[in-house]
Amino acid sequence: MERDFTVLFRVRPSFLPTTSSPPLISTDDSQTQATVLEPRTNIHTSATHTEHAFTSDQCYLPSAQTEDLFSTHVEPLIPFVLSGGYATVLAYGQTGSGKTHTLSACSRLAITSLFASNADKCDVTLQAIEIYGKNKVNDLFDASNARVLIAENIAGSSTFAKATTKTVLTAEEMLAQVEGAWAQRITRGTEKNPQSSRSHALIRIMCQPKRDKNATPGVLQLVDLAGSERAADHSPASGATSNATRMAETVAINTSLMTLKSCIRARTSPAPPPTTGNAGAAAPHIPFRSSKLTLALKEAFDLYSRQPTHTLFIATASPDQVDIAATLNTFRYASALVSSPHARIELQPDPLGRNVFFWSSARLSEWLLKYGAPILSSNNVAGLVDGIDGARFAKLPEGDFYARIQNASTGPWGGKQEAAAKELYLKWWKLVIASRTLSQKALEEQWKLRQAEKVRAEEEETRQDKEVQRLMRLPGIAAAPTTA
Ligand SMILES: Nc1ncnc2c1ncn2[C@@H]1O[C@H](COP(=O)(O)OP(=O)(O)OP(=O)(O)O)[C@@H](O)[C@H]1O
Repeated sequence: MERDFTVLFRVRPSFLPTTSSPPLISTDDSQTQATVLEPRTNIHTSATHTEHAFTSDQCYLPSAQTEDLFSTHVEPLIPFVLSGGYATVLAYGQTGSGKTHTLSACSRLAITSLFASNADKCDVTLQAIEIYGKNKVNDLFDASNARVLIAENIAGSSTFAKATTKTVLTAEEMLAQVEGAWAQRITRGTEKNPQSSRSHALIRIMCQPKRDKNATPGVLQLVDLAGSERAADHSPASGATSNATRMAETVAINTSLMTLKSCIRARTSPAPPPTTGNAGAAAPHIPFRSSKLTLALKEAFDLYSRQPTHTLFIATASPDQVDIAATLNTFRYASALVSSPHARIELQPDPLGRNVFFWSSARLSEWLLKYGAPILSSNNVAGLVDGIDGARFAKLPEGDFYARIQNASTGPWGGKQEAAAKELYLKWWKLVIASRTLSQKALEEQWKLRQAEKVRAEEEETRQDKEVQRLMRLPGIAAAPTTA
């Protein structure tokens, strides 16, 4: 089972006049293990260090270039997105640790690479939002738009409903839009960073293949989180910003980051030990609905996959002694995603064909014909469905559903037809809801099968171990000399 997270550590250069020697953060030859030295003072006042080891997929020390990180880890995501995958590139770390620095450079390079890689075969659209304070969502393309809603659609995908969606045709156009969006973010000067981001910014680039309007669009989501911070990281407030506002911002940032950590814990904490008795235990609950931030990141953390998904988790850190506690915390969470994530479960089609999210447009037409009489007939149902499959049809808002029926209808249209359309919609809606339940049950079943498979594998291993031990105890074997 392939891991759907890649975890990078990135340590920024120090800006202090004197730096620790040897450096407090180092990496091994493979550049995957990071060693962090936590200074400790013992009672004889001579300084010692406690050594902490963390695993990543690659650890970038201060001399590393963003271009290297990009070409090794971000660029390979572009073909994945253009072929329908959902990629999230997320920067996580303490305030002032280099999230915006890394992410904004990566997004510029990613946009250029996207358009150099046949993005013109797709309709490319773009949304940009920020999550500020407890629950406020701002549209970074339209400051006056207060209606943006982070929500799940009927198919269970996270959406930025009512956010401005820009269509872009060229890399230059998109670079200008993205730069403009980053510039709209709420930032303030703090003790750690003269331009500290006070919100979580998310940019979604959606690539819909032109040749197949029914295909699920590929998504590249760029996420620059606000940094975790301590009260001591504030500089005294100036101008219109009061200390109370600063403190409220800090609390909101840390609270939403805690919900993210809960999702990481749920994705990585060990499942109950696989024994025959608990093979049927429920799948871990990933609490992505507990905040707007984690709901926006649903595709990155959810255990159940509706499309191929990959998340690049860039954990940024400062190399300085004063920041060691934050660095340890950042690396601890990030490395859990390397060492022990539960593999994602992919939804398999329902063998009985009851799940509308797997229906072809032909199967959908069949159902509409069966229940849509007298407003629908074999003459107009094709116009109504228009090549759309069950999953896409299920996402149609109610108004669009009626409009399609009315447009496709060739006979008279009045109160009787409207009532019939309403009845058909209700029937369809019940089926969609039942299909969601079926999907959820099927995913739970798959989880249980996987657990049962683990139990079987463990039992077989134990049996083989016991057999080897039994053979080793046989008289001739136990006494035989061992050869090199
Ligand atoms: N790898 C790097 N090389 C050189 N300078 C860097 C690097 N990473 C960060 N910096 C610099 O460090 C400062 C803080 O970085 P940045 O604003 O990206 O931090 P941040 O983690 O986004 O902070 P916040 O959470 O407060 O918004 C900036 O001046 C940035 O240019």
